[in-house]
Amino acid sequence: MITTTPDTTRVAAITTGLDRLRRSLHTAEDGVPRHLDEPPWEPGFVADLPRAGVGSLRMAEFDYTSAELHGRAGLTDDLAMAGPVELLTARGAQALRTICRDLKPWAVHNDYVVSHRLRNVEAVSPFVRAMVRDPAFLRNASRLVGVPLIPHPLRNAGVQINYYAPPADGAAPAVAKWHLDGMNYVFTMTLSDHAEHTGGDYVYYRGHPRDFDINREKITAMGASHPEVHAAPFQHVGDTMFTRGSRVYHAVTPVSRGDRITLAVSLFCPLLGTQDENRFWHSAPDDGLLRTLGNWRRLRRAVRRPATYCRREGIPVIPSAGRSE
Ligand SMILES: O=C(O)CCC(=O)C(=O)O
Ligand SMILES: [Fe+2]
Repeated sequence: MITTTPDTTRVAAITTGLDRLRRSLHTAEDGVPRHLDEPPWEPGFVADLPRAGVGSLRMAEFDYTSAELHGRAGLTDDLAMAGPVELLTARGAQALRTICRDLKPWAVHNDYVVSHRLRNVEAVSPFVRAMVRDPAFLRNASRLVGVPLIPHPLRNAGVQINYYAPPADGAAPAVAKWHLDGMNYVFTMTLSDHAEHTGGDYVYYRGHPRDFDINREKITAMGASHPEVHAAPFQHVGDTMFTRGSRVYHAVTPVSRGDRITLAVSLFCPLLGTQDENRFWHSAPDDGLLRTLGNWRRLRRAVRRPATYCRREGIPVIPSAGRSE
């Protein structure tokens, strides 16, 4: 029997199958003004990565076997989660928070995965575009994971702002439903102090997605009281968690007080491009069929010719990655 909990951490899981096709039959709007007033990016906003002491979980702790891991000979790629860590200085994180707050009026409501969010942030924020191309920012992200990482060719899903607030009267609360991302390398930067909101926890299932799928009903019903569901330790503005989003089921619980904003930055490993787990039908419900077709072509091209992609996009030479431990 499934026991439900009286707490407020219950979140549904995303739908699949034909529902994705139905949700894809729209044209996404593109209404953000191109030149909002924002402070310029400064290279000095990149924080120093700690040499040691960053919490981490390996894929084996999520019951993955070595045969299932990403990577290739000479390039181990088995980090499941890490953090919290600061990728930006306090000044950098405050500047980013202001920018993301100012962009809120252009966020779109969609109950597919994340209820309220703005996609393709690189297209509307020169600050964010410069941040994800900053050589030191990319070097730190790469060192944390242990593989070289660059901006993701799927621009719509690459950098997104997620907004969580208590529901307006009668509306469903803003959440992230239980899901796997299309992206392998996701850095979730919180732009709110935890004390500013109640609820809004990033929760994840510490186990294999196969087991999540078998026990989906029980896990979604129990929420945070399920023994394998844990909350990521976000506390302060700027705290960042790495998650192998495509392999770790996660969700965000409803906010009942205050508000929470996160910036989700997904990166791409040009050496392991063929292992990218994005699927056409994962992003079509958010972006519409037409836009997804174009995005998809660009992703396939970048997988085939990563050096050409970097040159064309002005992405700095791939930083070398030695894992920091
Ligand atoms: O906002 C968060 O904390 C996580 C959102 C998320 O899972 C996503 O953007 O895919
Ligand atoms: Fe996600």
